[in-house]
Formats: sequence, structure tokens, C-alpha cells
Amino acid sequence: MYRVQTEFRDRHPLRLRRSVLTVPAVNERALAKICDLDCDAVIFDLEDSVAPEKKSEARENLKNFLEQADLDWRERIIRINAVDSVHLADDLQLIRALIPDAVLLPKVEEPASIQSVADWLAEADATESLRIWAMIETPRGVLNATTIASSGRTANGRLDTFVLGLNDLRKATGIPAEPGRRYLVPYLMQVVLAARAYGLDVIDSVSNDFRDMDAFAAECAQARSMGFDGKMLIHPSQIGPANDRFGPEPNAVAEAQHVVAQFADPRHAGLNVINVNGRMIERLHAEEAERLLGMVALIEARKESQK
Ligand SMILES: CC(C)(COP(=O)(O)OP(=O)(O)OC[C@H]1O[C@@H](n2cnc3c(N)ncnc32)[C@H](O)[C@@H]1OP(=O)(O)O)[C@@H](O)C(=O)NCCC(=O)NCCSC(=O)C[C@H](O)C(=O)O
Ligand SMILES: [Mg+2]
Repeated sequence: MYRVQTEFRDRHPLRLRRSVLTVPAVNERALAKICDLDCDAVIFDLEDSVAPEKKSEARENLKNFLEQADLDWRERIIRINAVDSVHLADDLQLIRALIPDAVLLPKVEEPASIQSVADWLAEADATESLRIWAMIETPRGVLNATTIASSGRTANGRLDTFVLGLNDLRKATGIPAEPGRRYLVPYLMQVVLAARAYGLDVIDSVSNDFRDMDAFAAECAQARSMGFDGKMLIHPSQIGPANDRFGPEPNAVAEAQHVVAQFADPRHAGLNVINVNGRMIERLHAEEAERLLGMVALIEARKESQK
């Protein structure tokens, strides 16, 4: 089997984040389903899907669930309440107790929010592998996406991923939901570029209409073309289509194998640019091909572990 390469020059370490399912921490029936679902990551939400009077119950549910559940390969991310909210202190205590893979901050508008949570994690002696994800979902968040992304460096390198929140952004801007997201695309691209400039992963926003699978597939395809790594999902029905659309396409895999083989050919030793079937291929393409094959290997390894 192909050796999984996870570290790449100029790029975020390779992880599967095609399907990032969110579940309200207050919903015990939904929590109980997670371990049967084929999503790459789960966001346990303590923020907008939980009413203020249910926050304690949600924390308790989540604690009980995560203390006994085996999530195996699925990344565990907890979305806490806003850094200026009255719920923050209790949320952070839960983070200290559960040590998820990442904490997701909602409505991030400035680098100081990232820094304050990174400082708190450092004071709490949280393992360095505990990452920070940030939701970009307000006009100021979009405008400041570059400085927020760059703050990952001073925040002990903990900042890892941006997640778009279009429900909040539509509310703030007045831009209606419509197929193709015409007037939102410039904002989305601005955030993708900021993430990439500082080596972050970037996840597209939820699609609210979880029964319209054609519209969902089209939105995933669009997001993939825009450079997103995956999509935040609200419902189990969205997992399969997201895994398909953000996963490696068969043609691209064959092409990647060919490119890697060509650069490994001793006849091409010492060459940085070669002719592959009438197309110029550079070493950077070989690195992209390696990344794609790494993704294939991660998917295969997961299938093996499920047998
Ligand atoms: C949207 C939902 C409220 C719909 O739930 P429901 O009415 O229960 O749908 P179904 O009957 O079709 O559900 C079938 C079974 O699947 C389980 N289920 C549903 N959703 C999930 C889930 N997310 N994870 C796991 N399991 C799930 C149901 O429990 C049903 O099983 P059973 O109970 O045994 O019959 C619901 O899907 C939902 O709550 N989704 C997540 C909502 C959420 O997390 N919202 C916050 C994040 S969205 C966001 O962040 C927006 C962003 O901030 C922005 O600004 O854009
Ligand atoms: Mg939101």
C-alpha cells in the first residue's frame, strides 16, 4: 500500500476533513448516532443550537457521552460559546476535562479572541495537540480573516482551521440564500485565501436544506472548486455526498500515480520539469499528487480498520 505522507511544504498537514458533522450537545438521541456515522469529524455544539437555559444540561450530556464513547478516527471538536459570553468559563472548564482534538470559537472577529483562548489553554497546560478552530461568520470576521489567520503563529501555532458560517453572515449582510451563492462567493474566496496564506484548513458552511440532495451535491462541488477541504454538515444524510465530492476522484488518482511514477523514474532524476503526455509537469505537481495519494491511503486505512 502507498505510504501515507502527511507533512507537506506550504500546506496544512494532511487530515481527512471532507465531512464535519455538527450535533447539538443537548440532543442525546443524535449523540448516540455518531459512532455509526462515516463522518471525518464531529463538532459538538454548545453555542447557537443550545438554548441559554439548556447550556448546563448540554455540557453534562457531552461529558457523559465523550467519557464513554469511542469515536475512533473521527476528530472531536467542541464549539464553545463566544469569548465575551457569560457561558465561556464553564465551557472552558469542560474543555479542560474532556481535552477534545480542537475547540471551535464562534463569531471570531479579531486575533485577540484566538490569543485569549490560546493563553488560557497554555495556562491550563493543555496538550499542544489541542487545536483552535475559528468560525468566520460576520462581516468583521471576513474583513479581518487575514490578520486572524496570521495570529495562529503567536497563539502557539494552535490555530488550525477556519469554518465559514453563512447563516450568521447572511443575517448580518442581508444577502439572501440562493443557489450558486453569487454574492457570497467573493467573501468565501477571501477567507479561503487568508486560510491558505497561513497554512490553515478551511471548511465550507452548512447547507440548511438537508433534503435537497441535488442542491447539496452542487454546493459541495462548488466548494471543492473554490478550494475548501470539506463541508460542515447538519444531518447524517449529507455525509456520503460530502465524502464523495471532497474525496479523490478516480481519474485524478490514476493521474497522480502516473505523475509520482514519472518523477521516480531514474531517467528523470535531477529534472524539475518533465513532459507527461504533452503536459508540463513540475515538482510542485508531484507534491500535489503525493497529497492526493496520501488522502487515498488514509481512506483505505480507515476501511481496513472497519473490517
Ligand atoms: C436539522 C435537525 C434539527 C433535523 O433533525 P430531525 O428532525 O431529528 O431530522 P430527522 O428526523 O431527519 O433525523 C433522522 C435521524 O438522524 C438523527 N440526526 C439528525 N441530525 C443529526 C446530527 N446532526 N447528528 C447525528 N444524528 C442526527 C436524528 O436524531 C434522527 O434519529 P432519531 O432521533 O433516532 O429518530 C438536526 O439534523 C440537527 O439538529 N442538526 C444539527 C444542528 C446544529 O448542530 N446546528 C448548529 C450548527 S449549524 C451552524 O453552525 C450554523 C453557523 O453557525 C452559521 O452561522 O451558519
Ligand atoms: Mg453561526
